[in-house]
Amino acid sequence: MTSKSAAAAARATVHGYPRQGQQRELKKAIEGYWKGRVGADALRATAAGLRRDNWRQLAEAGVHEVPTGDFSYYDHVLDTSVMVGAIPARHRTAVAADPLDGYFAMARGTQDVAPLEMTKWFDTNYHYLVPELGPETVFAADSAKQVGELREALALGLAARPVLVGPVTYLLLAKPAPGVAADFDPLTLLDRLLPVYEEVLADLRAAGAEWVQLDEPALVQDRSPAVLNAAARAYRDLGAPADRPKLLVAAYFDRLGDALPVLAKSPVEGLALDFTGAAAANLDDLAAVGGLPGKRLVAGVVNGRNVWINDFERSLATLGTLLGLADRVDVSSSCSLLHVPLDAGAERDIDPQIARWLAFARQKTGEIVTLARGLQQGTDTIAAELAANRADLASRAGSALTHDPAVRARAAAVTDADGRRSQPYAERAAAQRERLGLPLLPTTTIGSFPQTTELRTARADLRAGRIGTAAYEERIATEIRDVLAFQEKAGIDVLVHGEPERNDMVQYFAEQLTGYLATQHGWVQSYGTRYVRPPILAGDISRPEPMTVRWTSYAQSLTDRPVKGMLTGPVTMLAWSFVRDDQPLGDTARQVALALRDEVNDLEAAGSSVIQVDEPALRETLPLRAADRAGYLAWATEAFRLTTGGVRPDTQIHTHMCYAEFGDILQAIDDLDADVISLEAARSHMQVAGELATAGYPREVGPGVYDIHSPRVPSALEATALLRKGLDAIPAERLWVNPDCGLKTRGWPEVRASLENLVTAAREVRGGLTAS
Ligand SMILES: Nc1nc2c(c(=O)[nH]1)N[C@@H](CNc1ccc(C(=O)N[C@@H](CCC(=O)N[C@@H](CCC(=O)N[C@@H](CCC(=O)O)C(=O)O)C(=O)O)C(=O)O)cc1)CN2
Ligand code: MET
Ligand SMILES: [Zn+2]
Repeated sequence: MTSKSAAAAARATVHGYPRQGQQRELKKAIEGYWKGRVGADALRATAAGLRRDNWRQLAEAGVHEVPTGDFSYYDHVLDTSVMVGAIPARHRTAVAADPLDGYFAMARGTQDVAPLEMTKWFDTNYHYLVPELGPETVFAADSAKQVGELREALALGLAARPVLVGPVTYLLLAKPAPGVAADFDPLTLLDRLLPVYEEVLADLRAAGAEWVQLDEPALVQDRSPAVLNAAARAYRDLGAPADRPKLLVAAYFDRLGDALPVLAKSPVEGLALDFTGAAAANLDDLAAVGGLPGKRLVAGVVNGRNVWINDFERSLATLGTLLGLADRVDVSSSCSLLHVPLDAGAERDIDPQIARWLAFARQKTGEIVTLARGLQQGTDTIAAELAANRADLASRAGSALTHDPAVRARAAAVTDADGRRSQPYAERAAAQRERLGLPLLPTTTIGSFPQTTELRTARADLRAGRIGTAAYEERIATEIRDVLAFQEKAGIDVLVHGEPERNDMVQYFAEQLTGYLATQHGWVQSYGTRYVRPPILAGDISRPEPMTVRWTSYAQSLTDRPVKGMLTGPVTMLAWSFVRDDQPLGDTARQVALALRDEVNDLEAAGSSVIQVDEPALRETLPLRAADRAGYLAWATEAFRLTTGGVRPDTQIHTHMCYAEFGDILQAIDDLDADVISLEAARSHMQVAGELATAGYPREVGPGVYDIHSPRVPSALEATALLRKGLDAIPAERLWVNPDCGLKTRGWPEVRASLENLVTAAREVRGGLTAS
């Protein structure tokens, strides 16, 4: 350790904390408010109680400076839009009438007004609401939420640091408002936005903030010199006012790269950097720019994206090096702990030995405090923690769970041929046409039908022992019969069983695979009040027995039409789980792919002629830095082909993706070699169909004609118009008719009406084709 004074100052903090509460109290209160069962004051009281509990928990664990303003009723980017007054014109009346209801209207829309668009927060499974900006946007500061939450924490006697989305990231995440030219660049609004940030910062200073954190994760992506110049200007200007809080600029999820010297040279007082995974390159980069003399460095050495215990020795080595590179070094998570569940201690079903390898938000906080203490007072003061950490890491490395010789031998024996269908597409297509006998423009759905309260309650009753397995299975069988009867009556061509038995499209499979851990309480926010329990890829993956054959065969036994087998693909299984950090992702993907390959082959053997392997996460998992993309796409497409490569030529493989920025992965989509792909397209008016056609995509495509993210029922006329647009790009022999995505979050009345209209549209357009 080179600098005693820096070491003496080491403090523990986190960038943000899960918002929902141990029992998802926030979800229940907000959904209750929407249904009119919970009043606004009761909702506010629940929220304030959750914030207070979080801060107390952090302080009791030994965190010296707690974050504030990271709480949200829905999303922190939407909160930022409110903070800077970027309320879309269509929502202004609602916001003026009642700020809380107006806020939820922006998030969810109302009968008459569309919500903001939602998209993924970088490469996470968290979704934010996209700011809508234009040349006419007038910003105005509204610091009430930030100031209010800061005051709450200060009133508890805590040192608190407000956390805001930084101005550059805010603009880079925005899109042109409806009616504004598509080439409008929101970053041109920077000069108008900065004074608003200055005002908020001044308000926070007046309310008692010593430091304010500005999050700029968008700067870890490849950025042009123009963007880097904008960032330099932003932090030069924000640094200018005399009476402002000290500024801590945080960047995470990857290395800062070219943006590091820009921020290092800016007049801000501190940087918070990620030193985990690929972002560990920040360490050398920091040394190369001569460190951060005179600045505070908040070192994100505890990974905020995974659930594994920290390697204390490695972190202490990193921290030791950093001490020589900055004026003061504090210890933190790499990013907000929003992306991990709250407390591993709440899990009762995980083997106690394995539970020792796990750290959720609460445990990570403890690790940060321990590391800060070791840094500040010397490693001998944490000798017991270090010894326990070493033992737990050794137990993980040497465990039979993480090293299954049979799985490893099989993965090592994979050949190129395993990932190739036995015939080229053209020959397969002919064989499939012959076997399936489908009409032109065949209709289908993406898999799930409504996950009703009754279904979820039945599952909760089963878990709690209120009903037995037989009663639960009868409930599922009844649902499958109803779903099939509806589809037959509606005239759909390729049917699905509706996925009623699945709690989630990833967790359901994880629960049945060896080496995968499921959690009982490990909820993580996906968007708004929707949460997932990402399972944990803990060990080598194998499939003890078939996972879907029973319900799929049951469904097929009820009808003469083809029932699509329905699986979640290997890339999505990884993307929506917590992954191993002790082997390359591609190795884990291959193990999952081999387990799924057996399932695909078993479905085929049981009579499935159509099998869908969903890969909605293929695009979102694309690495943030372009240089890392080819490597990712190579293992990702290999895993998909390994999953699907073992079937007969006349078995039709479908895949599905729900997000719309396919531009960068068109080649990868082609490389999957799936026979049919369904895509989200309704809101973008079939734009993807055109992109695929232009790229020369040779196989069958189902661009969605029904936007399932809205309760609106599309009319047959609307669906017909979209289909005709699809036909402009894709020839009729290769065009399918389907919704954008699964129907699990929708209600039955809308689903019935919408699918009936979809079939009407397909028949209408088919009629026109055969007549001409
Ligand atoms: N993993 C994953 N990521 C994804 C998606 C996805 O489907 N899965 N889709 C995209 C959009 N994200 C979504 C994420 C969550 C939900 C969602 O509906 N989540 C549910 C929970 C789903 C679930 O796990 N359900 C379980 C447990 C349900 C539950 O909470 N049960 C209650 C009791 C029953 C009740 O009152 O509902 C309890 O146990 O206390 C089940 O069905 O068994 C929720 O927040 O409410 C939808 C879309 C992108 N990322
Ligand atoms: C998020 S993609 C969803 C695909 C899945 N088969 C479903 O319909 O729910
Ligand atoms: Zn989807």
